[in-house]
This record gives sequence, C-alpha cells and structure tokens, in this order.
Amino acid sequence: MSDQRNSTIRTLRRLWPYVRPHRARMAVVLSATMLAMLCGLGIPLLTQRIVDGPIQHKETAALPWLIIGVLVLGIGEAVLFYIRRKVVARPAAQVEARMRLDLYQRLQRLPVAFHDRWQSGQLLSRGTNDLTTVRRFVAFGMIFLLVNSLVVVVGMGIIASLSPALLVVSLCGALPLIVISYLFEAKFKVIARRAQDQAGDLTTIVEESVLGIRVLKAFGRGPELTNRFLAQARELRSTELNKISILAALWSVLIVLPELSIAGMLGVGAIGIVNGSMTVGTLVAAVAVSAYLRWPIDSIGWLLAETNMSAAALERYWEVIDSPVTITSPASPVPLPVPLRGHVRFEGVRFAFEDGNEVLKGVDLDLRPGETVALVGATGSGKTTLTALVPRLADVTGGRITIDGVDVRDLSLEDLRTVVGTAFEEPVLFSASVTENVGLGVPDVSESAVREALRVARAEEFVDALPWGLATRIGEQGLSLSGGQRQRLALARAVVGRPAVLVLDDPLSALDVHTEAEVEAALRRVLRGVTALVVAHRSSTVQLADRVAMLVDGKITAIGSHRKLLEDNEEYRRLLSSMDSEEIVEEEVAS
Ligand SMILES: Nc1ncnc2c1ncn2[C@@H]1O[C@H](COP(=O)(O)OP(=O)(O)OP(=O)(O)O)[C@@H](O)[C@H]1O
Repeated sequence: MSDQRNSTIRTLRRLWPYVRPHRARMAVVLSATMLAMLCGLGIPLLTQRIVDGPIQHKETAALPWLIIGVLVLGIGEAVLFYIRRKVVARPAAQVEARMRLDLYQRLQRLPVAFHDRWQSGQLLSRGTNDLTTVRRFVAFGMIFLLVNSLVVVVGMGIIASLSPALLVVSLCGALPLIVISYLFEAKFKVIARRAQDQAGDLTTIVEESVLGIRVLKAFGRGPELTNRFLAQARELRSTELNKISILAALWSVLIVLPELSIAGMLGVGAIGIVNGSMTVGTLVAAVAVSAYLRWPIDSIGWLLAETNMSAAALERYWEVIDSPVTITSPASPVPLPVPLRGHVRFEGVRFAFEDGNEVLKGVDLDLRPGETVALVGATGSGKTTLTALVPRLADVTGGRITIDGVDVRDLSLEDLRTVVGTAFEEPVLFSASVTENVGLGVPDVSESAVREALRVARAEEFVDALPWGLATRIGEQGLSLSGGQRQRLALARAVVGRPAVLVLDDPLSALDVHTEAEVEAALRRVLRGVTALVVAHRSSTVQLADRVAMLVDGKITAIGSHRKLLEDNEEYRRLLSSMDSEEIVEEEVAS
C-alpha cells in the first residue's frame, strides 16, 4: 500500500512543471484560502470572550468591539474566499490547456504503430475527462487538501490551548478517521482508475458508431451496437456505484465520528464547568471550533478521493506522454542530394510488427528515376506496409530504403516528407477549405501551387464549380464530395509540394466505373515525371505502371512489364484474375 501511495505522490509531483509558471498566483490562492479559514477559526475565540466577558459579568462596554471583531473576521473570510476563486481560475485553466496541447502534440508525433495499438476513445477521454479531473484538482483539491489539513492542525491546537481534556476527546474522534482515510485511499484509487478506463472504452464505442453510422444503418447493425453500448455503460455504472458505495461508507464514518466527539466534549465540558475547572466560554469556543472543523475533516476523505482520481487521470495521461516517439529526425541529418533524381531502392527490407508478425522478409526493389512501379500481391501480403516505410510512417526492422543513395532514416523528417508525396486508399479529408486540405503538407502554400496541383489531379473543374471554389469547406463538417472527387483531392495533396517520389496506395480501388475513369486520367498525369510506387488492387492501376513488382511471402518474386508478366508468370495471372474478373485477364492474354 505504501508503494501505491508513493506512486500516487510521484504521479502528482510530475504536475509541478505545469503548475510552476503559475506559482505566484497559486501562492496567493493558498495564502488567501489559509487566511480565510483562519478568520473562520478566530470567530469561536471571540465568542469565548463574549461569553466569559460581557455575558458572564453583565458588562457590555467591550461588547461592540467584540461584535465588530466577529464581523470583520466574517467579512474577511468571505472576501478571501472570493479572491481565491477569482485568482485560481486562470492558472487552473492554463494548466489544463497546456497539458492538452502537449498531449495533442505528442499524439501527432507518436508513430502509426502507437495509434494502431490504442483505441481512439481512450485517447479522447484522456484529453477530455481526465484533464478536467486534473483541472479540478489544481483549482480545488490540491489547495483544500493542504489548507484543510493545516486548519485541522491549527484547530486542534486552539482546542488544546482552551482545554487539553477537550483535545483528548477531539482526538479520539479524529484518529480513527485518519486510519480509515488511509485504508480507503488505496481501495479507492484502484476503482477510480477502473472507472476512467471504462469511460474511455465507452467513448470508443460512441466514436466508432458515429464514424461508422452509414455502415451500421446499411447493415441494420444499430441495435447490436446499442447493446454493446448498453453493456459497456452498465459496467461503467456498476463501477461508479461501487465507487459511490465506498465513498458513502467513508462519509458515514466521517459524519458520525465528529458528532460523537462533540457529544463527548459537551459531556466532559459540562463536568468541568460544574466542578469549576472550565468556563462556559471555553466550552462554547471549543465546541464552536470543533463544529468549524467539521467541513475540513469531512472533506479530507472526499479530497483524498479527488486526489486519487487525479492521480489515476494523470497516470493515464503520462502513459501517452511517456510513450516513445520512435520515428524522429537524426541528430545530424544528411542534406538532400542536389539535384534530386528520385532513385528509390529497397535493399533487403524487412519489417515485423510489434507482435512479431514479420510481413516483409527481404524486399529488394529498384525504382529508377521517373518510373512507375505497381506493387501487386495477395491481400494481406504487406503492400501497404511496404509503401508506409518510404515516408517513414514506420521504420524498417531490417535492410534499408534509400533515395538517391541516402538512407531515408538519415534525412530529416521534413526533407523526407517534402521529397515523398503520399496518398492513401481511403482519402481522408479534414473539416477545412479545399486549399487547406490540398496544401496540408506544405506550409504557406500559394494559391497558384494549389491550383496547379488541382489541375494535375484533374480536380480544378469540379472545385471551381463548388459554391465558394477553393474556399469551400469540405470534410466531415462541410460539403460531401463523391469518392472520385475525394480521391482526386488526395492526389492533388500528394503532388502539391512537387515531390520527386510518390507512394500511392491504390487510388483506383473502391471506385465505381465512372469515377474510376476520372481518377485514372488524373493519376496518369500525376505519375508523369516522378518516381512512383503504386499499390495496385486492380488491373487498371497496373496498366498505368512501367513495371509491375509482385510481392509474395514477404519478398519480390517477379518484376517486369505487365504484358511480360502476363505471358510468363502463372502466379501473376492467377493474382490478376483474383483482382478482376477472369474474362478480362483472358481477353488480355489472348490479345
Ligand atoms: N498493427 C499490426 N500488427 C500486426 N499485424 C498487422 C498490423 N497491421 C497489419 N498487420 C498484418 O500485416 C499484414 C500486411 O498488411 P498490409 O495492410 O500491408 O497488406 P496489404 O497487402 O496492403 O493488404 P490489402 O491488399 O488487403 O490492402 C496483414 O496480414 C495484416 O493482418
């Protein structure tokens, strides 16, 4: 359990660099809160003076000053709490915003392998729920845990100065409370973490069902997903209820113990007054201090719960922040060769996923400058994986890929991604204008460059016909475009920086005959003059290539022109026939 507590403290301590820039404000917050609580604690002492002075001696001369004193302390407490609230808002919001920015930036830098492994809902819930929990802790939990603990100590000190006997009674209530809180903390942390993870899973289900709404509707799978959602929500609910029942048990102890100690104080105090060892004012003051300490004491359990929830939230946050960014620029990158020819070589390239699944087992392939090579292979043979290695979306686990003789890992990532343009099978558009979508990889891209890329990708005409032309907002929150239009924009995005090398994951697959023809024409122009590796899922893509390379069992087993391979290679013919209908292949062989 002490290990767990140490880990909580370690996790919370890592928050300091975020809080540090706001330390002056946080010091003001802490002092204002402490002073406010001390004002509150001062009032029972003045009450004692009033009871033992003016009331006991029926002498009212000092009464107005004492009343003014109570008023000043009361108003002081209110003003200081107001200051606390006002001052704390900004640093807490800034800590949250800074942490969210760091998380976002980390997510951008983390390799694709990380994103393959993590559910996006888990990442979303870290950036939302968890950081809100942390903000609450910075603004409230952290301050009050410190201040309330101090106030309890000061309050106990006051009771001790009033009457040591009453302190003993008070401590009889407080000590079991500390033990119970200690035991509670460990148990609560585990359950708080479980609740946060389950909330992440629930977010994933919601996100997936929103993104896949068309598929779900088309296949009538809505009810099934609703059931999955319900099951996950039930799990979360039962964890939350469990959390509440632990808290409820703690609270009942927290409420009962101070009541018992006040009852004890009244008993001991009454005996003291009767035998003359205590004044009425002392008892009134001690009971008033005890009553004042009710909230600080009651809140400690709840604040510990908040602290544990924040520690669990932070742990989840650090899990992402601490994930290693494996794909980075080298310390001293090799400058790009000038002039760049775009000669790409795969030399004994191997690639294994983290689970040990080796997909590429020594790929040798030479792409001469300016030529287009189509990559074919059975589904799941590793074509997409191979193309992802060129712009370093993942790194080879053996061998190397060179561009004009330079290992891609020796180039800076910026240079590499300027040299290599990419387009994926699924053209992802962002909720932004056409210009922003096309110019994604080129900072401060000019309108003429975007237009040129659109022209090459044969997209200019339909973009001009959009309601606001280049400024039209497309993507999820904008105008929907057809599959062919999206693909052409993705091609324009790939060529806008005039890359010397293109890697394309079949832009023709998943298109209907009409749109395929449009994109094929676009592709023909895009491929002109660049070195390109194009994954081909159908023979129409293959026919755009100068040569075709066949990937079988993690190696290139044949390379040559489409026609030659069709004539000579039985396996190639079989592969193509599985891509398209057999007649087309037979027709081609016959012609
Ligand atoms: N993150 C991963 N971890 C482990 N194996 C993976 C991972 N991603 C993909 N694979 C496996 O690697 C193999 C190659 O996948 P890849 O997508 O490169 O094939 P492909 O040839 O492009 O397939 P397709 O033609 O269907 O698009 C597949 O068997 C796939 O199941």
